[in-house]
Amino acid sequence: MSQTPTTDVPDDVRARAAALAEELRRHQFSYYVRDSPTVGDDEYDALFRELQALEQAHPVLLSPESPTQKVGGTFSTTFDAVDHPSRMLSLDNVFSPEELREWGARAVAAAGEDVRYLCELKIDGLAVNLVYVDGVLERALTRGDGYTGEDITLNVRTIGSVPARLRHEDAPVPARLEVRGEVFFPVEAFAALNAELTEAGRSPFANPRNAAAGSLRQKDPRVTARRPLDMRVHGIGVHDGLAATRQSEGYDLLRAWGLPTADSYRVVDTLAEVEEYVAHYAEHRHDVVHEIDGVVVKVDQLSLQRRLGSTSRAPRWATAYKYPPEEVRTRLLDIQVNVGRTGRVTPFAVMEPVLVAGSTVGMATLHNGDEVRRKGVLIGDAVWIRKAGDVIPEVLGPVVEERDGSERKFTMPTHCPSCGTALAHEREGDVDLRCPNRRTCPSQLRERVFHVAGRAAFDIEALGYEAAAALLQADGVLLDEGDLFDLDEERLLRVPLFTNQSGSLSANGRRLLDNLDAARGRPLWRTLVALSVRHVGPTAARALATRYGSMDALRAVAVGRAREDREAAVAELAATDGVGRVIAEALVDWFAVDWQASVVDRWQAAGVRMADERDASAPRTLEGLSVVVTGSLDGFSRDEAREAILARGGKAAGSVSKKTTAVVVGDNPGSKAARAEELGVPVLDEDGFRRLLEQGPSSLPGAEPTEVPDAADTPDAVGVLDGADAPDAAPAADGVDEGPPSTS
Ligand SMILES: NC(=O)c1ccc[n+]([C@@H]2O[C@H](COP(=O)([O-])OP(=O)(O)OC[C@H]3O[C@@H](n4cnc5c(N)ncnc54)[C@H](O)[C@@H]3O)[C@@H](O)[C@H]2O)c1
Ligand SMILES: [Zn+2]
Repeated sequence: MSQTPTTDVPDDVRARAAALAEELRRHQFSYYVRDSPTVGDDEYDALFRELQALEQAHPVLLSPESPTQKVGGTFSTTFDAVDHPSRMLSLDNVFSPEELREWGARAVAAAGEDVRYLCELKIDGLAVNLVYVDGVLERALTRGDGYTGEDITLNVRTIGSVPARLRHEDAPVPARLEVRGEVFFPVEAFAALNAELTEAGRSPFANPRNAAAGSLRQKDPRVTARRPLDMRVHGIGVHDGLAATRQSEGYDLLRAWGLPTADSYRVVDTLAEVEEYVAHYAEHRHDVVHEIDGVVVKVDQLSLQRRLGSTSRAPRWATAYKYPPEEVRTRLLDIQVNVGRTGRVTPFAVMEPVLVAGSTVGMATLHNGDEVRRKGVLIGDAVWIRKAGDVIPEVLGPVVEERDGSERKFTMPTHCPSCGTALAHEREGDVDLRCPNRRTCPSQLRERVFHVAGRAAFDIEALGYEAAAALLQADGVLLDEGDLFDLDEERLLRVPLFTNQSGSLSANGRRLLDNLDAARGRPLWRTLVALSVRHVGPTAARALATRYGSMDALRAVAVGRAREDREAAVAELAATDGVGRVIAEALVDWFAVDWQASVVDRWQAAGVRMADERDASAPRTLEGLSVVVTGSLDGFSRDEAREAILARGGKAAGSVSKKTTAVVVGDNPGSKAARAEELGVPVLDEDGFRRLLEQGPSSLPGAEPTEVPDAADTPDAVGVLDGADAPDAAPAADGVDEGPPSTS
């Protein structure tokens, strides 16, 4: 039999297509039925697109049974299978502005008139169909294969935001109404649920979507009732009579009937505005109560939707702009431990490097031995990791089903891997193990020296991790951080890292000496941060510097006063705004150790400034007020702007809230300017800032005497400026050392 050219598909291509289809079906089963995917969405999407490409190149491969042609779900036998009154579809995806524009061009061409775009958040949850008869919730179904879903009515009835009965006061309710939406698991509650599951020896959910699906598809609705599920509706199926010509009008009706609609949608006229919406939520992805995995763009006019129609899998009048997934799967190659700058011993995961949320991740902290046990991970496991935005990557847990017996358990070491000292808990009941050899443990020393140079401390650029190690290794150059400001050319010449081949000081060596010079004049709070007192990070250090003004004044309390009456000294320090008892005790304890206190003396002797110049003449125009500075100003550095606010009795806050007095916006402001506008907080330019400093709140636009915010409500507001102090904002909080070894 002769073949026509179109059916002439090479065997290997045919085999690949069949294998892809098979694999996609397997993943769909894990994902939709077991609520426990075994690959990340990026891998799934890549396989899907590969199959689509093969089918496009060889149309003869296309069959209605292909996963590319069907709504990708099915139903289990746990629930009754019930047909949907009308089909539930999936969505096609775009991954870039170019693909979005291609989709838009097709829609416009087919529509033949101006398209208005409805942009909404793509909720990463579980699609559910609600059927109301005479305004009463009759049935709730999962999407299933789009024709038939699982009857989860009893489970959905436990969701507080889903009305059992529709309101008809504001708009007449159709006798029959099918409403589509997304059930989700609030992000805030997700970590707690996973902790509970791993505690019980079960695999955690890879993401809130799976948590929502797993919680909703429970045989026993009482389990569902205990989970904090919520819903947003975003579509209408069959209905008899709807007074709407636009999808967005439909949402107004749904809201009037008491159904939970989203308020984050926008209707816009151009694709450029769609792109803005996409970009905005890419940045604010984590400011929403639920996970989003993209933006859904719909043609708003219902008449155009009908004209555009659907394929067997998805409507042509809508598309999903997908964001990169934040959970990926990788392999846990090893668990190692790091000894941090305060002696804390931290296990960390060494993983096969993977790309997640825009960066390659190969290491992640596991915090402590208990945490490793709680997560239930074994060395050699396939693991889910998650990196949400700028947040530090986290190991979620193992894929238990994939173990083959070769995995090994991790045990915490009993002795310091760096100096051999027996590890101990500092206090009974502590979870953390520490190396008590603070003074000479090489690992602690290296981390401390590196920390002294950190951006939140002295900010010594030429002193990276490698340099810290080299200085400590060279004979008699640097015994500990107390010698740092005694470094001179003669000493540096003994460190190979800082010399040229000719034996003279390298450019880097000179840079280090210059940096050290500049560091001698830094404000007091930076010196305090540099000391590596436990829990004392930028926030507490700024508060202490503001209150005491000099190291001598602080020591008079933490040492002098403490010698007579420790409790009184602790109480006094703890009364500092932003400093609590824990920090106060840490300070007193720290100064009580002679070699630690001598670090201060040695720095002072080497010319490090130990007091802030106070401008006593500045009028206290900002007493009790909170000001946020964002973006860069011409006449003030970040520190100067902060000092100017503090000197007038105000607070330089890091985030905008309703209690913020004003937001000063310079060049390249971040999201804070927008946030201020949302909250109606006055926004000032640099001139406005100068007026505020001089005249206080009476200079604000349209100012009535401003309400003085309650200081107790803004404990973190002291002196954290926009972006300048990343360590302050990082989840590893003040003075906490942990995680994989630092790198320069
Ligand atoms: N990791 C895996 O093994 C695996 C397996 C199967 C599917 N998946 C993931 O699921 C995707 C395919 O699933 P899908 O077919 O459900 O498509 P989809 O999740 O990409 O999009 C369709 C769904 O989006 C939902 N949705 C959320 N917000 C919406 C809104 N505002 N308006 C309209 N719809 C909204 C709807 O419920 C709809 O069913 C894949 O791209 C992949 O990311 C992963
Ligand atoms: Zn040690």
